[in-house]
Amino acid sequence: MPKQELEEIRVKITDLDSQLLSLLSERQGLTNQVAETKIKNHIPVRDQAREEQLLVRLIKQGQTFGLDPHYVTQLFHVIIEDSVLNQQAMLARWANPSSEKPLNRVAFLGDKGSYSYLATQKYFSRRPGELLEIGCQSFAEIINKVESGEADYAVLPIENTSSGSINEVYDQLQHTRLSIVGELTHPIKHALLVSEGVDSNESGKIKTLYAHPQVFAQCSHFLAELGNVEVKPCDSTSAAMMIVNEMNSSEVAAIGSEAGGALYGLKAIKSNLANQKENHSRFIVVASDSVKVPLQVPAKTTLIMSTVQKPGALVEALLVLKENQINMTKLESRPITGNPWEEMFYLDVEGNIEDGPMQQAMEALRGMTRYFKVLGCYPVEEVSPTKVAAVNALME
Ligand SMILES: C=C(O[C@@H]1C=C(C(=O)O)C=C[C@H]1O)C(=O)O
Repeated sequence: MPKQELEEIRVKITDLDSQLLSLLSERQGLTNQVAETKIKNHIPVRDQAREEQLLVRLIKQGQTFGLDPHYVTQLFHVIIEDSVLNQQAMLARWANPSSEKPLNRVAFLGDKGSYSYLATQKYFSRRPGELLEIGCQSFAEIINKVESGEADYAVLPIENTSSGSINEVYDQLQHTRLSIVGELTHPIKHALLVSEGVDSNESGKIKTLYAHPQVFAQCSHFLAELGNVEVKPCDSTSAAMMIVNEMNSSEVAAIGSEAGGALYGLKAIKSNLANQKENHSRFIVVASDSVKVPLQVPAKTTLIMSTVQKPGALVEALLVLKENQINMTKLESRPITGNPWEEMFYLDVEGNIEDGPMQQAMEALRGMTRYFKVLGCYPVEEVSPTKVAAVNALME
């Protein structure tokens, strides 16, 4: 009898969940209509004042239903993020009609299950067309696939919140004629993965650990605690997973994502292995042709330059950004191959290359540097959640 009672309530929950999904889909349809009006009337996609009003009203209304303000806020942050990203994707399509193809051939590092694979899936899920995944063994191979026309896009990890910039990718960008057309951040959640048949308590038996070198760097504290385990670097996290799957032994393990490991029949026996709790990687998407970013969408531009050799040359270049009120979100330097002690600077700035201040800044920089190139202008893919100042007051 209690089982039947439970079943009856669950039937009602299932029904409500379906209604929630149908309402969310209806909301998505309306926000897509909003995007069409914004295209026609040149209105920015993001309207944080509207978001704040909406959140305040929902929090208050939620309270009358006995729902916690934080719960309501979190739910609607996810809903709004999806809505903004979908609208941005619609605007991007409208601005770049020729880039829409029935098939997107995408080169990335590793195979099914690698973090690059998961990021690729995420980025293209909002874009029309089928996805053809082309797994590669090195960054050079990935770039080459697009340069040779075998792939339309490449997805490359560029920096990680724990281990910093990925120098090899920066160095590849110095020599390519490809453009950055997009970016995304993806959470990196490292887990200790073993074969399905291995007992979860057998972690003490592990003698060899396989992973990508970047993963070892991000989990150095965990590795130090492990003690006498041999670490073997692999070309990718998926390569590590494949080895552990094939060996099927309690003496080997891989580090990678739980979702990726599941594709190889591996299970996670320990999670959150990264030194930093907030472990995210930023990926860039590159293609042969640059994209146009509509002015209604927040844009980022990546510039690459080498300055003349005189004291203060870099400072002067950065002052150009200040004078034009352009915010720099990243500055990276890499040696120039063949020119010892000379540096190539990579700058990420907030702004659209079609905007007046950006045009002025670029013209000035072109005139004062030895080498200057725009690597790409692309939509910012991060939607920072709108803070509701009144949320605490509403809780009182
Ligand atoms: C849907 C709109 O676009 C964006 C998304 C919102 C939403 O999903 O509710 C609200 C404001 C905008 O940042 C809108 O402007 O109304």
